[in-house]
Amino acid sequence: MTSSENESELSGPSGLGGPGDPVLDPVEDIVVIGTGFIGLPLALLLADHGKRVVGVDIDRNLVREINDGTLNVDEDELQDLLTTGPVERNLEARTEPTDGDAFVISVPTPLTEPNKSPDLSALEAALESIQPYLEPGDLINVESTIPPLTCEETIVPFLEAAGFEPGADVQLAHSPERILPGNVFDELVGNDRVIGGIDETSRRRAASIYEPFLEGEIYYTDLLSAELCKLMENTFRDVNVALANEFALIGEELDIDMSNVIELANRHPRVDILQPGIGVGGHCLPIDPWFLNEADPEHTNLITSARRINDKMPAVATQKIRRALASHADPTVLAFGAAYKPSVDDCRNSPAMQIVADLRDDGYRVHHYDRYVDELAYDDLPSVLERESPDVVVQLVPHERTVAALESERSRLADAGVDVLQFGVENPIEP
Ligand SMILES: NC(=O)C1=CN([C@@H]2O[C@H](COP(=O)(O)OP(=O)(O)OC[C@H]3O[C@@H](n4cnc5c(N)ncnc54)[C@H](O)[C@@H]3O)[C@@H](O)[C@H]2O)C=CC1
Ligand SMILES: CC(=O)N[C@@H]1[C@@H](OP(=O)(O)OP(=O)(O)OC[C@H]2O[C@@H](n3ccc(=O)[nH]c3=O)[C@H](O)[C@@H]2O)O[C@H](C(=O)O)[C@@H](O)[C@@H]1O
Repeated sequence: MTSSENESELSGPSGLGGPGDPVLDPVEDIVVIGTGFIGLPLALLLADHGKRVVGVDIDRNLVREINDGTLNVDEDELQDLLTTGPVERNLEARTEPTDGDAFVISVPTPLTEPNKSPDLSALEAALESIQPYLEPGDLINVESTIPPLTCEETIVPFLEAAGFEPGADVQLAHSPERILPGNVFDELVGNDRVIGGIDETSRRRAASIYEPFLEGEIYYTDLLSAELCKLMENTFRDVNVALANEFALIGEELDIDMSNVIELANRHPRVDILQPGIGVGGHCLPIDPWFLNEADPEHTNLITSARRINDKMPAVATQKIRRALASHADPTVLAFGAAYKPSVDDCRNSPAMQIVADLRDDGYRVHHYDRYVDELAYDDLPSVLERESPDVVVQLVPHERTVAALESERSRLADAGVDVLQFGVENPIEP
């Protein structure tokens, strides 16, 4: 479904698309600033659908790999897209922006540590970099996840200082990306899209970026609602994982495995408890709730408590591993899993990485592997077991193939007196 079918939900003036209205002028030349996890899939899909796309990234190696078609991406469909004819014709990667009808910004928006304030330096640098190429009639569409009021308090003043009146001579939209890492392609095409805009023209023109490939519906709103909507989605998930983790901690106190109890509770028609695990990682859930806290510290007690519960889960897992290690003299540990969740190679804020670092700080000898992470990759689990002769094997991330390979070694390991500890939440891709 496209935006036009949802027109009844549009706010603002009617009579869109009249003579001279830029709505009639869908974007064709799109400059994507930041071609990482989020920007690259979009750039590839747009190029595949005939848009002329320039992907801009400050990472020179990434730019070269995209242009050479040699980039190694996890998702099969995206990997295939990289070398299709339309993409080879329509996508160019560069380290500097250039002219375009629309600038899509998908740069990182992390936190500054230790005070957990939003770090908007990449967003500001991206805006600076496009300024020389901005012309009246252009659209700026921010996909990065941003704190409430960033459009109003950072982007609008920036554009005004550059001599533009947002809404009058340049358009401004915020269309937060909501794809699930591990299922990027399906979700980019199939998810509903929320588009906030400074005005109707901005919303409609931003929609014209997605319409060529989108099968989900488009919902239009204002800039602040779009900012909040994204943050509330991820906060909802983070708080719900924290609840599951808190239940698991209660289970430890009462010496009962809560996974069965959660399964039973989830038989209730209105209960859907998530899975407890070793903590919450990635570039999103550990960060985004803090943006709400920064905006309103007084009313975010539940949100920050949830964050703290999730943040302490790696230490809880480490403690369990230490208990298992205590029964071995000078043990060798073999740890599988470094990514922040199954089926991805992203190690940002990964609980598994923190657990391994803590064990190494304790002085344990830890050999660390992850089939998805280039620097830690291995071909074949039995050969790794043979080579490292571990006393304890720890599975930190349940990548499907790791779980299966470990399962088939289970009895041999038990016979050899090797302890096996398995942690982690299975791939949370939902049907
Ligand atoms: N990774 C994810 O699963 C999701 C991320 N998001 C949001 O999307 C945004 C981007 O996240 P990711 O794609 O994961 O980050 P990423 O780190 O994978 O990609 C960002 C890219 O931007 C580049 N970059 C940084 N500053 C730049 C600049 N001034 N000009 C040009 N390129 C620049 C970096 O070199 C990097 O390649 C963040 O706001 C994130 O919260 C939203 C939904 C899902
Ligand atoms: C609301 C929501 O589902 N947001 C998604 C989320 O992607 P992300 O990969 O971070 O989410 P995830 O799969 O829940 O994983 C986050 C972390 O939480 C852990 N996790 C997840 C589910 C669960 O039951 N228990 C659990 O411990 C995972 O192991 C992982 O460490 O954040 C993405 C983002 O904003 O970047 C967003 O686009 C995705 O749609």
